[in-house]
Amino acid sequence: MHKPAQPATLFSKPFLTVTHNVLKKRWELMQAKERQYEQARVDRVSQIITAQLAAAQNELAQAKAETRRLDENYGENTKVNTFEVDDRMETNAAVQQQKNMIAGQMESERILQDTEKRLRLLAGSPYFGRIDIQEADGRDTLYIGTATLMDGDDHFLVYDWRAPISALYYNGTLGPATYDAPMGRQQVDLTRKRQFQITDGHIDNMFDTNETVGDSVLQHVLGQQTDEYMRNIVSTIQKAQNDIIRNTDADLLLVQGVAGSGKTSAILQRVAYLLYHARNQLDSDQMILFSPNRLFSSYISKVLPSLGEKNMRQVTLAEFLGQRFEGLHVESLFERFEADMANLPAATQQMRRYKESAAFMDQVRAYLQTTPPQMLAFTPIDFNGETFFSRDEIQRIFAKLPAQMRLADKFLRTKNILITRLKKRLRRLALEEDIEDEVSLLDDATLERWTRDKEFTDPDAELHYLARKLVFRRYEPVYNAIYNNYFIDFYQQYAAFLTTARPAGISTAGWAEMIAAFTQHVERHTIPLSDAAPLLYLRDLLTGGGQNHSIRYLFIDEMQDYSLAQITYLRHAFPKAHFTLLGDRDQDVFSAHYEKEDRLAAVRALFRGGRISSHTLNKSYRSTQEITNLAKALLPDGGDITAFARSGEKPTYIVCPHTEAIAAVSREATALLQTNKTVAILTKTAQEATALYSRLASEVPVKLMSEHDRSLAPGILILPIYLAKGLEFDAVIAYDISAYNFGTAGSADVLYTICSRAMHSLVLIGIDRPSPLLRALPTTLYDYQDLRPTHAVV
Ligand SMILES: Nc1ncnc2c1ncn2[C@@H]1O[C@H](COP(=O)(O)OP(=O)(O)OP(=O)(O)O)[C@@H](O)[C@H]1O
Repeated sequence: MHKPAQPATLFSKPFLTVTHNVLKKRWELMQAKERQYEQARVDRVSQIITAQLAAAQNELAQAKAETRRLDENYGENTKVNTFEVDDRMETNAAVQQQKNMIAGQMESERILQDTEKRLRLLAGSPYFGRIDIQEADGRDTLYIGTATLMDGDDHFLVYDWRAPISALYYNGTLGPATYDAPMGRQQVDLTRKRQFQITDGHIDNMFDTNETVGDSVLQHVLGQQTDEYMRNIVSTIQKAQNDIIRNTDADLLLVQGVAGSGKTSAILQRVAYLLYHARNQLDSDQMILFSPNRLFSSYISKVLPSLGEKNMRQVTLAEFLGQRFEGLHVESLFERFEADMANLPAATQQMRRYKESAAFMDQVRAYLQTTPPQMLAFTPIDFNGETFFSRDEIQRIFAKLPAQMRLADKFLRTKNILITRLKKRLRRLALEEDIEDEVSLLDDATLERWTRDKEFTDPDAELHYLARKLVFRRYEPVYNAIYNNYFIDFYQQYAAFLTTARPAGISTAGWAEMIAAFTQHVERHTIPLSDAAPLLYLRDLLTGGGQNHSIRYLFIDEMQDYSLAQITYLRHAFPKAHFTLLGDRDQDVFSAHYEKEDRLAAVRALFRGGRISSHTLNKSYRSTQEITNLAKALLPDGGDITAFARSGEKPTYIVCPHTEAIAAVSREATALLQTNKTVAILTKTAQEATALYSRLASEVPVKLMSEHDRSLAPGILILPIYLAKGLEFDAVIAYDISAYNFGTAGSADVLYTICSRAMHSLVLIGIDRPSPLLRALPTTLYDYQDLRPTHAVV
């Protein structure tokens, strides 16, 4: 039946459409006005920045000229006649005054340089956020950027992102919110949160949001192509990351974060945050980052400078251990991994797990507490073929010291006694006639050098002085040997300790074989990695040395690559440091094939009694949804990982016969390079990377990266996955993802880590037989291309 036309009522469709259109128009108009207002403010602030920058540059130029003038003047003043005593005193005072002036001048120059640096950071993009708050005493609008900016009347035009009140931008959702200010916790009503993307003084985008940072801004940021350097994330820090960045009181800050969840980013912004908050007590030299490889150090090197801060010290574990074992080569994780891939017997795995445990370090400590003096591996100090201090003599000195004295104190006292005895003997030697004869044979140049600045009352005094000098010079190696603790053989001591430490379940023969192998390694000047930490610990506990008290914050990225023994040692070596440890148990490239223990609980146990703050980051930002979904499906516990909603192409899995593998890689790499700046071909081992490179180099321009490389470059790179730890690339080709290489669950971590390096595109290439790890996944997760002749398909 035909329905009669209805008049437009309040809820009928035509009326709603009209109302909607009117409202939409009004809203757009309001938006345009708001944007105009904000752009006008950006213009105003930009003008102020330009003016302040010009003033700062001007003042800096003047300050530099003044420093130069003072410098020249200083040179003039020091030329004043210093012959007469009165003149000399006057000159000293004048020089001191000049020195103070120069120091003051340099300080003003440094402050101006900082100002200039800060203004440059703000120029072009002065802020990225705005918050409106209602406080008890009124409303306020604040703009948040990379650094502070004030106008001539000391009004804040931009708040530094690290200022206490800026936490509202990252933490608070609209409504009642709090932030911690120096005068205590403040309560406010957050009425607006606005985000900006400003380039060259122009607002490209602005949004009002209730979230920490709206997804559309993140979409834009994450969709960009990468370059050789990581960027700062201050404008888009997420709430969970913010908690890590702003924690100032934990002794141990522990983060388990999935691949691409922003762990490294969190470390770097955290460093900037800590430096800002303890500006007068903390320097970047008091912070150290243990990074996974040298490429990574270069990759992150621009983040802190982009936030106006200096880089902290960075070291890889291999470099750190190498420095502590001067002259000996400590096996690196990379070398060990390559060797493991060839052969890793079950007994070796078991011994390694044991030697890398915290309990083993406790055993080292217990051993030293109970070892009697006669069991200490003192060695004689020989010089020119004769024994200067015998083992017995050293041992007697040690044994006579009070039993209740700390071991390290006894060691130090022994050392001091040896030095005193050495000096006594040398003074006696200097009185012997032969030495006096030798003095008379010294050439004029030596005499002049040794007696310069010296005055003697008579020739005998001079002769005596020269004789002592001669003897002390000659026996300097003995002094150095004592000073460097060469009167004890730590390696022998450690081997002796090992004989006492055989665990249940390891045969006597197997354990003895391991000790013999250790001794052989030392003879060849190498230290097996699993012995490095306990050996250093033993040495330090014995000598009381090896501790660095100046480091206040220590960061470890990729914590899953550190054994508990190593973390125990680092705790000992940096006793004043707060630790921030970040890792991903699923990126355990090096030991997943034999070690399944979850380290987090064990690490927490190491810091028992301290303030521990644990965090989990489950959202992955690096890769497209499609890549993250494939990567997480490889893990048994990958269900916790959420992909940030950014879409791209599905990963492709190509399986080809070995005769076509190189052609396939070359074709894919060339195609990917059309749309991506960096294309990384990732292999499981360095051996594979080298072999692939030698066959591919004639086909496409490609660079093979090694552990000695220090920087990345755009283009096609080949590297083993362990050198790509912590890095990311626009596109990744995972090479030789085949049954024999990725056939067991033990290699899932490696494959997960490879896949999660890709930001926008991922291609996996299998040879001859596909990897069961991939074939077990739902086929919706990737596009499959089987290029094998049908009869060869297995
Ligand atoms: N809040 C954020 N805003 C913008 N980009 C972010 C944010 N968090 C992370 N990213 C980006 O995601 C990528 C991964 O970050 P990052 O390298 O810090 O993660 P990770 O957890 O250390 O990764 P992995 O363990 O896999 O090496 C980087 O490109 C980083 O810039």
